[in-house]
Amino acid sequence: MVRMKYGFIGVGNMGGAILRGLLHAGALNPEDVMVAGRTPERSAEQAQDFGVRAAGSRAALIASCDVIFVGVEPGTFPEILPEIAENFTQDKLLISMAAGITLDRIEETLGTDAKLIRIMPNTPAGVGEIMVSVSRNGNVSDAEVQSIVNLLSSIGKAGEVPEELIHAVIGVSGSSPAYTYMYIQGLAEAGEKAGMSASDARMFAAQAVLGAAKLVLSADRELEEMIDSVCTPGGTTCEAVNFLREHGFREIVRDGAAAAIRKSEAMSGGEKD
Ligand SMILES: NC(=O)C1=CN([C@@H]2O[C@H](COP(=O)(O)OP(=O)(O)OC[C@H]3O[C@@H](n4cnc5c(N)ncnc54)[C@H](OP(=O)(O)O)[C@@H]3O)[C@@H](O)[C@H]2O)C=CC1
Ligand SMILES: O=C(O)[C@@H]1CCC=N1
Repeated sequence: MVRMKYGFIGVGNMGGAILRGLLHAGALNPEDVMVAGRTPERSAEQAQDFGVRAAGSRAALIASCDVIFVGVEPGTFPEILPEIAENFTQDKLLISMAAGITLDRIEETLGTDAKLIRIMPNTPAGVGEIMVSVSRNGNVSDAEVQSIVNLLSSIGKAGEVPEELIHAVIGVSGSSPAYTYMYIQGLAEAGEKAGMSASDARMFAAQAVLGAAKLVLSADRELEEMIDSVCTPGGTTCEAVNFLREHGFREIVRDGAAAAIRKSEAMSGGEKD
């Protein structure tokens, strides 16, 4: 069987996390992976950082690879699409992770016969804990989409969703590591104020978030019931929970995520802004 070649254009915070995760998981062989940066010098640096091959140019990467991940900024992607189109053929698969760039928009340049997938990943990809959605256009077969879901499942959880749900995915998992860090910041600050070292406060807070998330994933229980399970009658937790409820903690998180969702819709040319 011929081994697939994988190309990465844009290995910054997101594309780099996916590449690092896939290499670390052994899901990709470094010899089968090429990167192309903004300049040949940047390609060489990035290739050295990841221990993969450098492409001479983005055009050379497209010509050599079967599956091409694009992880450049949403503002840059339309600028490089014409260059991608020059060497893109119907047997290749392009995977975009850009917020706000629709499959229709990519088809306008690559053609309606191009095989296209949009993913909405998150940066825990780098430590094997991605949550990523996968959406395809009409040219990608069930087997092809499944092979990408399987590949990404090697670094966490992946599932296919219709493209219109990408906005929701951004609010819930694509952007949410940032708001989770804010929550950890708050916990760590409380710990420091009560006498913990900064490093201990950070570790205790982060491990508590990790453990709680694992329990949510492993137990099919209502979240309200899980909240109650920590609130010992007459104990400490209900003081915090009552305070957070009175101050609209849950609603503020929901409305923050909704702001990301609205921005994603607006970037995609949706009606809401
Ligand atoms: N960050 C996140 O959590 C998430 C991001 N995304 C999406 O991922 C994409 C990248 O975002 P993010 O990683 O945050 O951004 P970064 O700025 O961290 O990374 C962008 C990368 O693209 C490279 N790049 C820019 N222009 C070119 C070019 N012309 N040719 C080749 N490489 C180029 C940059 O290279 P250089 O280092 O030389 O500047 C950099 O490595 C965006 O489309 C975003 O919507 C999706 C989900 C989550
Ligand atoms: O901020 C952004 O637009 C990207 C998409 C989701 C997370 N980061």
